Amino acid sequence: MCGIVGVISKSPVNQLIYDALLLLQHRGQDAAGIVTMQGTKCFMHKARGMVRDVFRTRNMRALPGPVGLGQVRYPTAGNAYSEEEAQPFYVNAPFGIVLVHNGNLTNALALKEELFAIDRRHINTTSDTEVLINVLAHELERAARNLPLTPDEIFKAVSAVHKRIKGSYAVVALIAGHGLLAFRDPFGIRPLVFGESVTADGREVMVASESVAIEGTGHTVTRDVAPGEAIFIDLEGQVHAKQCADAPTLNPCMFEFVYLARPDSVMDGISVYQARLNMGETLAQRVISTIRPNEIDVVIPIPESSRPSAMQLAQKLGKPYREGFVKNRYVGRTFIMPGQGMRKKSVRQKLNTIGMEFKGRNVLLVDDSIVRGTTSKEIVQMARDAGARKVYMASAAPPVRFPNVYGIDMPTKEELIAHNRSIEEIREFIGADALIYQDVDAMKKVVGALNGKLSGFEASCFDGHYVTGDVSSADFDAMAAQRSSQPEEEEGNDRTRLALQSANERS
Ligand SMILES: O=P(O)(O)OC[C@H]1O[C@H](OP(=O)(O)OP(=O)(O)O)[C@H](O)[C@@H]1O
Ligand SMILES: NC(=O)CC[C@H](N)C(=O)O
Ligand SMILES: [Mg+2]
Repeated sequence: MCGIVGVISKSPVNQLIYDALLLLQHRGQDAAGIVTMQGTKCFMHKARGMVRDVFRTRNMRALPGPVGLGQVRYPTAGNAYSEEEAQPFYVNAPFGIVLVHNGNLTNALALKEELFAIDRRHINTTSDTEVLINVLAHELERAARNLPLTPDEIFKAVSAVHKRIKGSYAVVALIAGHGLLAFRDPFGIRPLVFGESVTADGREVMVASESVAIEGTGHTVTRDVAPGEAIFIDLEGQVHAKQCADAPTLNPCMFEFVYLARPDSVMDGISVYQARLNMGETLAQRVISTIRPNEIDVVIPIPESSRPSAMQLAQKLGKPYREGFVKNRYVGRTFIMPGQGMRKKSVRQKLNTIGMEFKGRNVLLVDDSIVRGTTSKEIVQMARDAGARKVYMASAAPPVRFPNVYGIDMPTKEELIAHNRSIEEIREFIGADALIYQDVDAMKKVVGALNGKLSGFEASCFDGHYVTGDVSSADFDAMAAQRSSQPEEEEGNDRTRLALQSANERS
């Protein structure tokens, strides 16, 4: 999951896109980029780092124009440390296209060869997004008959793109001199929503990964982009929409509701906050059937994402909900960091205990998920060091046992703590006195109840079912090999250190 945004306005959009990217920062911390367009000329700035570090005043001044898009990257394909693979991507023909992408193509390697051999296009990085923009460019070239390009021709190109690319994708693209194109994969895995506002200068339309970016920048949400649908916003702010897939179904990524999205976002009609409350409620049933209530003194969340679930769980159990860990707000999210070394170090940098909440107590720690076990192992030990008598651990999501190929960076099953381990073995590994997990079906039921129109969820990392139905074992192996071949970043380059350093500089 990366964060993407695009906007068409009548006044300069550089600051607006910057603000939207800040609201989407939780979706990607590794690189950020903005492109604006004035007339038919595009201006780009992208680099590794968080939004505040990447864009200085001089960079912002060099981004003029009333149209633009931006991205915050959480690498799930290609090289996590390469500046070249930061987004947006640009191709100069046809017309000039700039593109940002959230998701992961499962056939990127095969497409890369096909693009070279048949379409005569060269891909210069290992990024799946570079493949995507070239497929779109090729199909747009084939569909374009007239000048100016018509929405119908654009939609025809998107239909052809749907037939060639596999996996998950929410895309925003700028077509120079024409407008803004946005589309979503036919399974509706990755989120995409649009909204608008009327300014003194006229109408402004924004497309983004999450509703929080639309609302937080003063717009009103119109609706989600439907799975397989494309919307084209012309330079006047007129929205044209068309279903471009043959048999679209809506299967949003369950991990968005568990962890990725901000709780104040609404995705595909489901409030992320309510989904987390519901997960806490069903988790409470599991806790009650495992641990006797009088053996729990207090419920403590592991900040940040588990808070709503932990709160609801505590209420259901009738136990006090207390803050036992304080989060250093200048350390980013550890799970979306690209290397295990960095993740491990960051848990201790990020969280510290408040001793009085632990001393002599039986504590129930609640996290939203346990993926590699990096956080829980450290946290359980920290709770013991702070004087807890018994440390129980509960996860608002079920065990993560299968790799994800749709935009969450867990490409190999071997890295997952629950892979090939029983609950008892995991409990032993993290060092807890008891370990309680959410149930997969219960989770789907209580989150699904919030929107009766869903076809289902993309929940492959929990249930091993891959909704697109077309990922071969060779595809799995190729994606895993590609990601595993990425070296860990050198200590001296550590992004956490850079983030802390720049926070210190600012204060
Ligand atoms: O088992 P693991 O591999 O450690 O992954 C799971 C943990 O990582 C995430 O926290 P993160 O620090 O990324 O973000 P948060 O502050 O939003 O909770 C998630 O909320 C869990 O705490
Ligand atoms: N998390 C994402 O959406 C990543 C997009 C793209 N696959 C990349 O790695 O840059
Ligand atoms: Mg967490």
